[in-house]
Formats: sequence, structure tokens, C-alpha cells
Amino acid sequence: MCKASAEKAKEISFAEVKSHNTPKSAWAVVNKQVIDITDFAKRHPGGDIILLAAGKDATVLYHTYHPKGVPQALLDKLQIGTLPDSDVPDSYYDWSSPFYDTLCKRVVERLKTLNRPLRGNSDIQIKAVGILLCFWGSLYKMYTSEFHQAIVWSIVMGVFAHFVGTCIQHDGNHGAFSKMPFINTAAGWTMDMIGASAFTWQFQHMLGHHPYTNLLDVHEEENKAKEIDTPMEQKDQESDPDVFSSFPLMRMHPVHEPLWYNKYQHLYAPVLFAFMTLAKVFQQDIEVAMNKRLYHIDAKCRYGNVWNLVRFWGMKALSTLYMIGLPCYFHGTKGGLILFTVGHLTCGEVLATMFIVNHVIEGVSFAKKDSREEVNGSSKPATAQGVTPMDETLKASSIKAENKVPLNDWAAVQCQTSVNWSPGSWFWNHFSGGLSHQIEHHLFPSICHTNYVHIQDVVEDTCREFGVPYQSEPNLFVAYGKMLNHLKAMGRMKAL
Ligand code: HEM
Repeated sequence: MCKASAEKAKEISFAEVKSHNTPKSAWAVVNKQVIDITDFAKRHPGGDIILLAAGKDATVLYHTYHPKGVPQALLDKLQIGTLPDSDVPDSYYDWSSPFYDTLCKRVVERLKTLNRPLRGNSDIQIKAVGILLCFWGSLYKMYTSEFHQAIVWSIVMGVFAHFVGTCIQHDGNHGAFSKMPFINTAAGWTMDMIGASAFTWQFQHMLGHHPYTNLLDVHEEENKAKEIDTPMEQKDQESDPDVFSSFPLMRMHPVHEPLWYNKYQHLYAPVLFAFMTLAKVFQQDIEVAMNKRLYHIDAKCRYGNVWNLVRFWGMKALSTLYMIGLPCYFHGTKGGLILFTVGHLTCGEVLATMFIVNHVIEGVSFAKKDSREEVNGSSKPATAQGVTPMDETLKASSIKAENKVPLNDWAAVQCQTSVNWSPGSWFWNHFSGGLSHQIEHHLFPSICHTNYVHIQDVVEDTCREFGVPYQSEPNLFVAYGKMLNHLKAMGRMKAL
């Protein structure tokens, strides 16, 4: 055996991979191959977001951020060893079906036909300039207007801060804003510009929510209920923080035991939404930077680097100055704090309203994984009422045996756990930063949101062909009503 092949065959334990979790020494696992991405990160065409994979099993990220595919030869070149079979982490997901590959090919083909680049479209860039001008313009007017007018400007500023979140930073951090990595990084930084940390967002959204949508680790949730904190090295990576982090205030996933006040959650949820961004800015961000972890997610891939910590604290200080300090200077301490709070509550309310309806709504599926049981035997995606919509769609379609999609196929799970609203609407797609086309976004996070309206029919048709559910609500109003119905039902029903 030559030296290179012997090195690749060398067994490297998952514990050792996990210890190479910083930008200085970044190892990751992709399909059992252990790769060293420390140097490659500097020339990775998608930018340094590849470092989010440091110390982790990056199989899902690898498969889902590259719709055009990545040559196997590149992985082989980066390979430094192999994970022993006993160490390969159990996964909820199945990758055997041709469903996702077919979707990728058709979507790439459609965008090629329309002559639209997958990322970095001029439409998002023009929109971004307009949003930034309006954000800074309204902030300036908030400083310089009479107090009663300044209140109106702080509401306007809150609305535009939300647009910065949905239409600029979201694509930037996903690597979808531009072909040029440094522009994506700059677009991602606009999250820090509005006061919240892009790094915390990357951990929660890109490492937690996206790959493992509506999926919960049952064992971990049981431990939490008993106030046992599983050691970090034993935590299961496959769990979605978006559906457990608001529990017990809000019960969204059927795994959790309801508390008496959850009965009223559909009434108080709209009020809580408004506080979402304040909680992120003042509590979650700081806690994550100090502890270098977000729940079960190791945060050293970012905070294991001094420059990133300087960036984090520097941006916190700067944004505090112009979001709180200057309003207090112009309007007095009380007035400044009122203006800051009104802006934040507005931003939180609009943001949460458009986001929550995509995954927490009647008809959507939830999944649970129990590492103590046979993988995939533990649960199939099902609604809060225990119905699996894909059982029905599979029955109704005449699919060739070789095309049959397993219920836990990664892409099929994304379709079962996400919901669109106003599908095909150019206006709402732009307004919501692509949140209205959440199914397309979850399947293709590295594709710019302005493309979703152009690929929506391709995705819907392919889902129909493969018997995969595709839930769309006619508009945000209907979706919001169904979200409240779901919260109401969840507040009353027993744990499944
Ligand atoms: C783990 C090993 C990885 C390897 C070997 C790798 C390799 C590559 C390659 C070769 C490309 C160019 C593809 C093309 O031109 O079509 C690419 C693009 C990209 N990668 Fe990765 N990548 C890895 C992980 C990741 C991760 C973890 C993320 C995100 C968290 C990511 C995000 C992206 C993005 C956004 C692009 C641009 C996609 C596009 O232009 O369509 N990559 N990567």
C-alpha cells in the first residue's frame, strides 16, 4: 500500500475529530471520510463558512450546500483518515433515493435556462443597497426628529432592521448573496450591524435548524426534563434548536410534556414574538460567546479564534453605541431607551411572524430520534396528531419501485417539515427574503432567495412525481391562522 492510501485507511476516532474544532486545526467527517479543511478553508469557493464543519460530522452540509456537486477526487485529496464503523454517528437520514439528486439537476438546469446565476444576482444586491439606505436613513431621522415623530421612525427602523435580517444577512451567511466569499462575509456582518451576532445565527440556523428541521433528540429532551446536562462530547448533533429553545414558554414539538400555561400559548405567542430579537441580542449572543457553545452545538469553530471574538465584542459595542447611546444622547436616557425598545419589538414581531409559519403550523410534520433505539425505527415524520402525510402522497402516486423515496430521506424530510405561503408570488418572495418559499430554501440554502420564485414549479412538480408532500398556504394571513391553531392544539394535547 502506498503512503497516501495507508494514511487514508488510518482509523481516526470521532472523539479526535471533535477535538480539531477551531480555524487553526479544522477536521470534519463527510460520509465516513475524515478530512482536514484547515488550509482548504482559505480557498473554498463557498468561503469560510466551511469552518462551521470543524470538529463535526459535515455529511448533511456537504450534500446540501453544493447543488452542482463536488468532485469525489477533492474529498479524497483532503482525506487524512477514516472513521471506524463503531464511531460513525447514527443518523436519522437516508440518502439512498435519487429524489434530491433529481431535484438538484432540474433546478440547476432551470436556472441555467433562465441565465440566472445560483448566487449573487443583481436583484438581491440592488435590494440590499435600498434596504441599507432606508435602515440608516430611518435611524438618522429617529435621532433628529421630535420625540413623537422619532417613535414612528423607530418603528420604520425596526421594519428595515428585519429586512436586513431576511434579505441581506440570511443570504450572506448561507453563502448565497454573491459569488465572491468576501461579499458574502460582508453581507453576513450586517447581522452584527443591527445588533445581533452572525456567528450565533450560523450555529442555531445553519448547524442546528437547517440540517435537522423539526427533528428532536428524545433522549436529550428527557435528560433536560430531569435537569441532566449530557456532557458535550456525548451530545447528539441531530436536533433542531428552533423547536426546543422556546420550550417551556412555548410548546411546539409533540415530544415535550405540556405545562398548564401552554393551553394559552396561542394567545400569548404573538406578544412573545416581539421579544425574540431582544433576547438574542442581550442574552443568547453573550452566553454563546462566553461559553463557546450553543445548546448541543460546539461554537469553537468560530470562537476558537481571537479575531472572531474581537469582531463579536467590537460589533456589540459599536451597535450599542448607535442603537442605544445616540438615541439617549438626542432624546435623553428614558426617551432613547423607549425608542430602542420600540424598534426592537417591531423587528422581532415582523421577523417571527414570517418565520414561524414555515415550520410550526397545522399539517407540518415533526420528527424524533432516539439514539437508544434502532435508527429510523424511532419515528417517521408525522404531524402533531400522529399522521404521516407522506404515507398518503406515496399511496396516491404511481411511482416506479426504484424511485420510491424513504420517509426519512433528507430532502423528503425538508419537504415534510417546511411549508410555503403565497407560492409563485414575486412580490412576497422579495418582501419576505424567500421565507414565503421555505421548501425551496430548505432544499437549496446556497441558492439566492431571489431565484426561489423561478424554481418553485420545478420543485413542486418533482415532489408530485416522487410522491413527496408539498404544503402551500395561499397567503401569510391563512398561514398565520393555521400556526395559531397548531399552537392551540399543542398546548392541550398529551406528549406523543
Ligand atoms: C466539507 C467539505 C467541503 C468541500 C470539499 C467543499 C467544496 C466545495 C467546492 C468544490 C465548491 C465549488 C462548487 C461549484 O463550483 O459548483 C463549493 C462551493 C460551495 N460550498 Fe463547499 N465544500 C465543503 C463544505 C461546505 C460547507 C460545510 C458549506 C456550508 C456550511 C459549504 C458551502 C458552500 C457554498 C455556499 C458554495 C457555493 C455554491 C455554489 O456556487 O453553488 N461547503 N464547496
